[in-house]
Amino acid sequence: MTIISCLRTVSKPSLISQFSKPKPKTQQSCSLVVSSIVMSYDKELAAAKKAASLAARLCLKVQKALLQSDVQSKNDKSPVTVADYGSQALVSFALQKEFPSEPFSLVAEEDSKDLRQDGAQETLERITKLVNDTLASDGAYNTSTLSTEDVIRAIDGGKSEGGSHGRHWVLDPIDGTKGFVRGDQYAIALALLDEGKVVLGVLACPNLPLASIVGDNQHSSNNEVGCLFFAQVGAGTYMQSLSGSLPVKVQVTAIENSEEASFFESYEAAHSNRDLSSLIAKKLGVKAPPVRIDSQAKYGALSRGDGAIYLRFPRKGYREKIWDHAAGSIVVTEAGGVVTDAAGYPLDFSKGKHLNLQAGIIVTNQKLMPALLKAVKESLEEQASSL
Ligand SMILES: Nc1ncnc2c1ncn2[C@@H]1O[C@H](COP(=O)(O)O)[C@@H](O)[C@H]1OP(=O)(O)O
Ligand SMILES: [Mg+2]
Repeated sequence: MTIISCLRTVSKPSLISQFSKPKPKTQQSCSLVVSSIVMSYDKELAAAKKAASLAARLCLKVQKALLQSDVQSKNDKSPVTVADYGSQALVSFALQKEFPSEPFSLVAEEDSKDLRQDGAQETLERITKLVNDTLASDGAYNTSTLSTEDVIRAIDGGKSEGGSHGRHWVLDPIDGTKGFVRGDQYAIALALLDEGKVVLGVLACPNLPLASIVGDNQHSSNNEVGCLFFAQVGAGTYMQSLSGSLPVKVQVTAIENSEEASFFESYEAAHSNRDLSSLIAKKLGVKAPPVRIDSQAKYGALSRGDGAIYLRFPRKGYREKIWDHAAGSIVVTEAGGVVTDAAGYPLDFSKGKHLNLQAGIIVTNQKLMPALLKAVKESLEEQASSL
């Protein structure tokens, strides 16, 4: 078999059967060929970790003393803060500094339109000061002071549409802005797409405890917070503290009995259908109450075995963005987990800014996925017939 046809075989969308049957021989030998040609993204990963950690430093500073004037409302009524803009400016600036001779493409959540309006000068100056102070505190990139125009340019470096060809960085500068404003969980989520596939992901979760947040371990004596999760395709997932501890390899939970599972869902009730999640949990015999936290910190927590399942069912018509799942999905899959839409298809990050999904996103380990898919299918059918 040629490498090309072999790659086609392994990249086909897969359904329930993928998780329950052993792989056919041809697919196993394929994996060997593929793994022998896997690229290394070490340099990009190091740059992404550095950029996300810097952005986390800026966000922490803002969250500690959030001013009313730091929070504004976007056209869709969702909040945006000086830290969202500052984080995006820092990451965009840092990545361009690291790879000056490569074409730069960044798909990111924010743009500078509102900052260029009359009356926004003070906010823009505050963001620029935050960015400069953060760069200076780290001594990173050996750069002179950025002007407000430099900051606008860096933010608008994130205007790419992504797609299936070439390399694209994908950034949510603050995922879970509502959690950030509340003083709760949020994440800086940065991923790299290469030819439409996520090849690395970094999640900086400044408020996530290093110890488990689920079950008995949540009462651990280690109450340090601030986690950095990172994953590269074919190389596993690691977690370290944002203060710089040695990375440890993490794995999703190995539990096989769904009755022992606990599941994550959004803190914000409007982001996911809770009635559907609770029906699914009931079918699986899950006894523990849902764990509700904001942002892709859920993917990070799952990757290290806190809980076993993540359920996300946005209202009909809501279109998920790639920056809300790219980093989180590779962090979980490289830790041995599975991330699919509600019909069991892998997420496709190659179609631009949005994901085209069937009904929602579900995440768990390989062993529990067949039962979870069955419970999701039955619950969706029941909900549809009761309308
Ligand atoms: N109505 C909605 N349904 C689902 N997700 C939403 C909705 N509105 C906003 N979001 C996204 O949910 C993310 C937070 O997820 P979580 O609920 O897991 O904390 C936010 O980044 C936000 O994306 P964005 O701000 O990019 O539009
Ligand atoms: Mg987001």
